[in-house]
Amino acid sequence: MSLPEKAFPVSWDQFHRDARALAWRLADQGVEWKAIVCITRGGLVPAAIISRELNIRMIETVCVASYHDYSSQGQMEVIKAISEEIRADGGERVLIVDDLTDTGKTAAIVRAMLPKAHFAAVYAKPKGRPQVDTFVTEVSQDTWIYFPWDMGFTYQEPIAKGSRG
Ligand SMILES: O=P(O)(O)OC[C@H]1O[C@H](OP(=O)(O)OP(=O)(O)O)[C@H](O)[C@@H]1O
Ligand code: HPA
Ligand SMILES: [Mg+2]
Repeated sequence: MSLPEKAFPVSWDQFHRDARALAWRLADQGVEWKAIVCITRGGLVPAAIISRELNIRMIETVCVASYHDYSSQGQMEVIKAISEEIRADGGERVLIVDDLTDTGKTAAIVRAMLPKAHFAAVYAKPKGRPQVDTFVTEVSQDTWIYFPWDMGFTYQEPIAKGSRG
């Protein structure tokens, strides 16, 4: 397993600010979104923030499990699909929300379920960018984003001692 070269750790504060910035960008589009489809599990957190900011009360999930380490993504399994009600018109005025898009594979699978929906992610890497309609921050492909819900406080080696990131 090869580790990505750079680390991009995100605090709760920063994630909240970035998810709010995403909500502003979506608000500026002047669409009256009728539902959010959030991609579990990472999409649950920005979906909560966006639903609050844009007053979107209808929240659906699509549950996708992918099995990947830092360098590769394995098989993907759809554990729970999107309801017929939301899929009915191809996802017109539906917002798909995820925390990030990396290779774009997760986004491509969900977009295929809702071809007319708008795809929003807080962060995007270059390979996944073509799958995303609106995002806030792009990080390089060789960067790993560390989300606050995956983190705890630990000692950090000084950079000069050889830790990278
Ligand atoms: O663009 P991709 O290469 O498909 O990667 C992006 C996906 O990977 C992560 O989810 P993950 O599958 O790790 O599951 P989780 O959200 O349950 O943590 C992230 O939350 C995105 O959904
Ligand atoms: O950079 C990442 N960070 C966390 N989860 C991920 N899943 C795919 N890429 C990433
Ligand atoms: Mg995910």
